[in-house]
Amino acid sequence: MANKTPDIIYTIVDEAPQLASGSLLPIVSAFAGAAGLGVETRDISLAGRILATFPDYLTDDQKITDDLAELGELVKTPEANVIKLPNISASVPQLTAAIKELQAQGYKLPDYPYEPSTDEEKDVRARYDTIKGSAVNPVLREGNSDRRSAKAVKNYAMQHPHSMGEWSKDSKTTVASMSGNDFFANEKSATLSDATGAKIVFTAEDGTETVLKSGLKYQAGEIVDATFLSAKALNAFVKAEIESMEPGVLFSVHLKATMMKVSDPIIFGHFVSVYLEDFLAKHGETVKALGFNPNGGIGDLEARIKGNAELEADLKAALAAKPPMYMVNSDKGITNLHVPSDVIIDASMPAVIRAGGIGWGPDGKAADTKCCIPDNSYAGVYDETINYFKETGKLDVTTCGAVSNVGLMAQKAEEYGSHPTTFEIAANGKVEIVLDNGTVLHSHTVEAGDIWRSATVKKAPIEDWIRLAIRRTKATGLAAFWLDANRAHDAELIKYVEPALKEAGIEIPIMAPREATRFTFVEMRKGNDVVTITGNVLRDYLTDLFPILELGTSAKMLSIVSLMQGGGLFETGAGGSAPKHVQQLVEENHLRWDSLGEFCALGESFKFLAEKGNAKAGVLAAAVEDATQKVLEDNRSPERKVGQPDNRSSHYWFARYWAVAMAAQDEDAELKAHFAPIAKALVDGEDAILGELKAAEGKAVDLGGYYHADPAKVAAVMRPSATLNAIIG
Ligand SMILES: NC(=O)C1=CN([C@@H]2O[C@H](COP(=O)(O)OP(=O)(O)OC[C@H]3O[C@@H](n4cnc5c(N)ncnc54)[C@H](OP(=O)(O)O)[C@@H]3O)[C@@H](O)[C@H]2O)C=CC1
Ligand SMILES: O=C(O)CCC(=O)C(=O)O
Ligand SMILES: [Mg+2]
Repeated sequence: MANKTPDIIYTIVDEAPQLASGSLLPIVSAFAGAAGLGVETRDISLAGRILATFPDYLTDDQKITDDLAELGELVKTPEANVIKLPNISASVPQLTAAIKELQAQGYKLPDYPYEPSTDEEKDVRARYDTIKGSAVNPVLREGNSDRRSAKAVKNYAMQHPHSMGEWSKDSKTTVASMSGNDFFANEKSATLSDATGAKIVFTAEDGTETVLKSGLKYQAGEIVDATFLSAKALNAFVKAEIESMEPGVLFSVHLKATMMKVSDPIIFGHFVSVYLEDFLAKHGETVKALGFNPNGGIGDLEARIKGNAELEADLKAALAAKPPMYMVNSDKGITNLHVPSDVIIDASMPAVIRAGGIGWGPDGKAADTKCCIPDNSYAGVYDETINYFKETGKLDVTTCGAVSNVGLMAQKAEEYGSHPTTFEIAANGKVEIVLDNGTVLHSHTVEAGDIWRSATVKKAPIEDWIRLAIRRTKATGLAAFWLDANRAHDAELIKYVEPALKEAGIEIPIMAPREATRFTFVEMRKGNDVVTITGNVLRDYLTDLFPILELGTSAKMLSIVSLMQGGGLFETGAGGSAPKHVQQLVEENHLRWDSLGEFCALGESFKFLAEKGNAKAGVLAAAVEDATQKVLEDNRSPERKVGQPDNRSSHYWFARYWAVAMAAQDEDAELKAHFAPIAKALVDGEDAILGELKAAEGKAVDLGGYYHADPAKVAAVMRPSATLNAIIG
């Protein structure tokens, strides 16, 4: 093991961003190396996490280190300087697909046990469950979130407005949420004055107690919530919403089955069960015997009944009898209810809103859409956004202000840290959080099937978040805390916010999410920049919503995580790993992934080293910033279609502008001399390089795997220019 923390750690991830790294990382390593800076990689990909978790099933040469565990420790040190690309937060269908691929590559991994019965199966299942869902981000995010667009990015978007759908006043697009008995309505919250241990206990109606979780440790000042969503109320809601569909409107549900890996797949499963109720009434037992679980979606059902003509025909008829669904891919018949991780609310709702309240139906045609977001905690944000656009028409991106976010995220804050304390309740009874001294902190009467959860947030992250919010508000002007005084959890947070603002002598309004949504749109439309100061879930939602409307994508966001112990974690963009882009690369060797997020993160990472006293890193940082700006100004970003510029050519331009800026600066003579011939070669080689990159496009390629691609094959595909490769060396 290396004894010095690497200057920069670049993460190995999945899907499109990992392909992009095949081309970009050699450039980054070479340029940083010229300044004596070491760039090392650490593997946090889904396949990497699986392999690192099952060493006992692997041969010695198949074993790999547990990089996520190492990084989880590193981010708690002041030396951490990590560039984090988006990784898959795996749903069960993604996890099982990755396991299958690895098994086919010769890794003797156990299958994912859906219904574990033996001790070994239970152990395997528990280990896989640690890999599932948001297993990476909460571990690395040891700081709060600061996401905004760089000035150059915002200016570019204003000068080159992306397409936006028209909003009509009589659009039938709506958000539908439960009328009560959801997480929002049932929430209880308390701030603990002293540190204590605790357990979560379920007591059935006959008095039998089951400890759902023991060994909880709360800190002094920690806010502890508990709440539940009624399964009965959820099912009644889904049924009523399906039955009340207007003709011509598409049905959809928007959840976060990845981050909320325990609760949201179950909620998704209820939607699947109700939508397919006629089919399941007839064939429920048969498909259960085939291993079907509604939480896996209609895609899983189709795979299990493949070849059974009766079941296939009945499923087709059952789907046709229901209102048409919003489609993930109408060409391939992939519906909203096919895979729990295909429709992820933070990206899916902004896509509908940007398009003018439009989704795509089974006939491949655009239509208004009913968007079910069962829980009311945050649904109002989208409802209000839709109301606002119906009233005022689409946004003018050439004049609107920039909306940035300061998000409470550190140390598994709020709902996104709640999966170890979320339970699907087995029987009627009550769930209680019992402190070590016997005090019952929260108690709820529940019924079988209800989803109960506890979320917490610690004092130090809250205080850090408020400080960051004040700093960003001072730098920006307008801001609001998105907190609802009538929600139990938010009311506890407000007890921290109000005195801190008073002490700092600054006034920042506190508004409930719906009101804050309206405030932000009204102000941004006037051209004002606004900071949204939010909890963890709204951090996630808003950093896709506003950038997708303002910039056309959240991929170009600057996403800084100031680690609480002084290190830096620089995330690339605010979006995910764009699975659709991989499909396009494989089919026609065109990668439309935009690495602007990587460029922004890279600049910040060098800046971080410069602030620690490394002057050469400061020179690299300034040149990266210059290059990023030129990529935008000269329109060197990837385009969508084969034959057009793609990710690889954008990297060539980035490298060239970066080298030219390094050769032009006079702060460091050694670097100037080093980069002068590189810059010249990149400029002189333009025709040859772009020609070689373009010549490679148009044919299908083999990456040697989807989740666990062959790095040599990826390198061959992503670095097809011999001229460029020779210069980068
Ligand atoms: N930080 C993280 O680690 C995150 C990880 N994820 C993970 O990512 C996966 C996919 O999530 P999903 O919700 O579909 O969201 P994505 O952000 O991956 O995809 C939504 C769409 O956004 C566009 N897009 C996103 N990034 C880029 C980019 N750099 N360049 C160009 N276009 C881009 C693409 O549009 P188009 O197809 O029109 O080109 C894409 O299809 C999931 O496995 C999820 O768990 C999600 C969010 C954050
Ligand atoms: O970890 C994830 O699955 C998603 C994270 C995310 O969407 C975000 O941070 O914006
Ligand atoms: Mg997000």
